[in-house]
Amino acid sequence: MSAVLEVTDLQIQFGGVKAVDGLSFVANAKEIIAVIGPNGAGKTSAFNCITGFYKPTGGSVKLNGAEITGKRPADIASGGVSRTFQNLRLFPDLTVLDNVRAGMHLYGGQNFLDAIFHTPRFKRSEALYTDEAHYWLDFVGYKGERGVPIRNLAYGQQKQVEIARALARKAELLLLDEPAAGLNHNEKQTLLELVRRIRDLGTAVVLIEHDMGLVMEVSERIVVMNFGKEIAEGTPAEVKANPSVIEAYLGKDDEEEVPSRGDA
Ligand SMILES: Nc1ncnc2c1ncn2[C@@H]1O[C@H](COP(=O)(O)OP(=O)(O)OP(=O)(O)O)[C@@H](O)[C@H]1O
Repeated sequence: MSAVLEVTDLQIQFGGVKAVDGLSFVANAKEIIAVIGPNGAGKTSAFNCITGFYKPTGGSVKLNGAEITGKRPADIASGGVSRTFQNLRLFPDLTVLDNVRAGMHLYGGQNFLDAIFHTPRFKRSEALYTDEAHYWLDFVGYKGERGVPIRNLAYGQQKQVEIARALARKAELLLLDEPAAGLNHNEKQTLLELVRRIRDLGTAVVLIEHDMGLVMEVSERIVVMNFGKEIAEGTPAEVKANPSVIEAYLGKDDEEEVPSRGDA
């Protein structure tokens, strides 16, 4: 297996808060990793450091062996890292198709003059983008209208479109931030199968997720964070049996549960 993502001793501090305090893990091609932990554990901050939205205060992030620590988000994205967000970040007034196409201009090869003068190269690549957008919408199982504004869609469909857009960037590494949040049981099952099919493309998938049933079923390895620190890493069975993990989850009184199968 080859390491797509290597995170080593990652740290970010906001004032006195060490949001991420020494996180290390590797994500290989064709592997599904989950990052779990109670609210405020530092999971999204870690994603933001990996994708360049935050500049880490320590540690390193490597993509296919090359240092990307602290690079700009656009450079990291064009290097092969895609993500979805906890709160959807789509263009509400653009159509479904255009939202997915918008993800592709990062690797487009068009230049400014092509776009202004609608050169043959521009037209060819626009047609290609449209075909590819349809391909990825089919891939994620999107069944709705494609020429309507995103704001008209149900939430579950919007989440499908966001994943299609992330895939359209030809990601080697896909980071999914709470992909199951707000989905119903059937939609979660569809998501689970989709994540496996994305893995089978050769992509390294790292997901943050609170739905422990889904995490335990889909992940090959799980990294557990609490108060910024990594408290465990292992297979679902290992993590479930780890006393520190059980304590982290039991030591709080919101709706999150001790990891167990079958509560998706
Ligand atoms: N931009 C920021 N400025 C200041 N503090 C921040 C910032 N982003 C995150 N934090 C703090 O860092 C800590 C970790 O937050 P983070 O959102 O990464 O946790 P999380 O594990 O993703 O939580 P959740 O599961 O609720 O999404 C929290 O104490 C949070 O308040």
